[in-house]
Amino acid sequence: MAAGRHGGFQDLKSRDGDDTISRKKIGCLRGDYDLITKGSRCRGRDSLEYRSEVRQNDIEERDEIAVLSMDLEPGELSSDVSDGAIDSEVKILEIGSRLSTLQDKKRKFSPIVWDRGDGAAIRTVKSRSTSETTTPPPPPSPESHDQGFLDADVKTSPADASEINNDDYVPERTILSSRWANDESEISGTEDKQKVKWKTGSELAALAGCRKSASPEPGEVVREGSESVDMLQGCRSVYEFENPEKIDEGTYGTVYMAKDNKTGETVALKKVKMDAEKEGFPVTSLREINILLSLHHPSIVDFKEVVVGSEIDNVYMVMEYMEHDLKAFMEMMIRPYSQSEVKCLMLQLLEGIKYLHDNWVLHRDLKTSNLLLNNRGELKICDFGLSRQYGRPLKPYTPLVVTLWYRSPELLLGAKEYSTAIDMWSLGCIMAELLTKKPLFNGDSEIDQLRKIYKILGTPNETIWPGLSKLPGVNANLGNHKYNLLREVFQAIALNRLPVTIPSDAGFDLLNKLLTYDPEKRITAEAALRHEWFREVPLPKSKEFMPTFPAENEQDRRRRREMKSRDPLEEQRRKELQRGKLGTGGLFGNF
Ligand SMILES: Nc1ncnc2c1ncn2[C@@H]1O[C@H](COP(=O)(O)OP(=O)(O)OP(=O)(O)O)[C@@H](O)[C@H]1O
Repeated sequence: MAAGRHGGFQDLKSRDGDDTISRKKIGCLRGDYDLITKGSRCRGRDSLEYRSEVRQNDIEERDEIAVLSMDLEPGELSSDVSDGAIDSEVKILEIGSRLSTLQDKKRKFSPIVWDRGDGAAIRTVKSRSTSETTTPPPPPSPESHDQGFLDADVKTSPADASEINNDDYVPERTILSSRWANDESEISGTEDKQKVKWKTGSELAALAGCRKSASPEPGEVVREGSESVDMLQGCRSVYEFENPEKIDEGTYGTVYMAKDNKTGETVALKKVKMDAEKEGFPVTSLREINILLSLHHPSIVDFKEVVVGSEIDNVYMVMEYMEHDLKAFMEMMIRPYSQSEVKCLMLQLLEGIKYLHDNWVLHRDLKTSNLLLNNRGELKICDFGLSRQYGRPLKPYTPLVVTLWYRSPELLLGAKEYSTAIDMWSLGCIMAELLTKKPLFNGDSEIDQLRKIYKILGTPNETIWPGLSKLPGVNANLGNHKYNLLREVFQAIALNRLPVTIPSDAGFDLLNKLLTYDPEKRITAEAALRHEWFREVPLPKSKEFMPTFPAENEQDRRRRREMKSRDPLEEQRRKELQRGKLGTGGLFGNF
């Protein structure tokens, strides 16, 4: 092993959390990147520019304070509108085919392993390729459980799984066989053996001290036992990765970029943050690994493997490297995204969320810093630390999920039975932020958050949201706002001469459907993907024309990290996680 390489990770290990870790630049990589994308060396942050500006100087059109309905934007897909006649259906199909490569290779079944609780039906399908996607399984309805959730042709055990999808069958990457699978399937419930359940693994369930109760939530840990040592055996060493450079430090771990010696590929390494007070492997990380192992979609960050350092508690998740997160990217932009760019990003995001929801996974922490971007215009969802599988009927989970600004009203009001609609609300907040470059509801406490929502969307009542009056936090007097002022928010920004992209009527319609109070009526990812906004001009921009920036250098990253530590949103989040216990604190606990 090269001394320098080893030295780099020794530094990383001994001074974790310290900005002064070994920072051998990966100058050659970045240099190559600059040459490829910009035709010259990076000229630093102050001279950052859009690649699309270079490519399409003459047709650039980004001022959308007033959006002309027939305007086309640079890079918009199929911009052949000379006769004004646009075959939207064809165009949207084209877009779809670019977003996912369904057409290239269709997998018949979800990669997630389910069984019916009786061990009879097991399905294992997987592929590592991010260029493949899956056709998700039909949601398990009670009726379908009775007849067996899986179609007859997929009722197969691992032994005969090779009979289906021979090409794709790689059993070691399934939840069933994963060393990282845990035994916390809230879905399974012993009361209904027929119910579809997230396949429970065995190794971690056997760990000493692993809580057997239904729902370990963020902050809980799986205690170390001899099995946890076994579980790490066979993992590659982190020293096989060269030139570690710190990217960011989140709540659950520090993220580095490094070069995989074996493949030459630049990857991201997320070091699992062990809880100093409670010994053991954090459930959040376990859940993230378990879920990421099972998911394969172009809009979800590709998880590669787990590697270990020299000590038992140095565990790293290896993922594909993405140049930016959306939050940092938008901070570098002078103007908000244009409508066609927002459509391109929202389509990718919705595809990813549809895939998650179809596979019974709630993300529970969608926000701009958890959406990664690469310089090919691709968006990928990351950070599955708070995500979890869900089932029907719904079970109570903690409402202390989702970062405050992106948290839905039902969660803010203390609902413990919630579903995919919480992610859709976050998507509404994200869509508005893409158009304005500002968070839509930037509350500094749960009450303030609700107050801000009510002020802009109007105060909800039992008529528009049946069941509202039963929520624990509903008695708070937050004023009686009669009107939806979403459009006015955009107009006010424009009146203040600040850059803003005002969407068309269809765009506002989608926004309002994502920000619908009643979770039952809130639009689903599937319906949102069919929304007319994506079919009208300006059409979604194609990924290759999306704006790009060179990856930030270390200095810029450090500056951003320093700013980040003062971010009230992060502070709020940390406080909540410290409180961390189910049902304590929160708005509904404070009344
Ligand atoms: N695969 C990746 N490639 C590049 N950067 C990444 C990658 N994964 C994460 N990051 C960066 O690290 C940051 C933190 O990662 P992540 O959100 O997974 O960690 P976390 O500890 O769960 O954070 P949070 O405090 O947001 O919950 C991201 O916002 C992003 O900037």
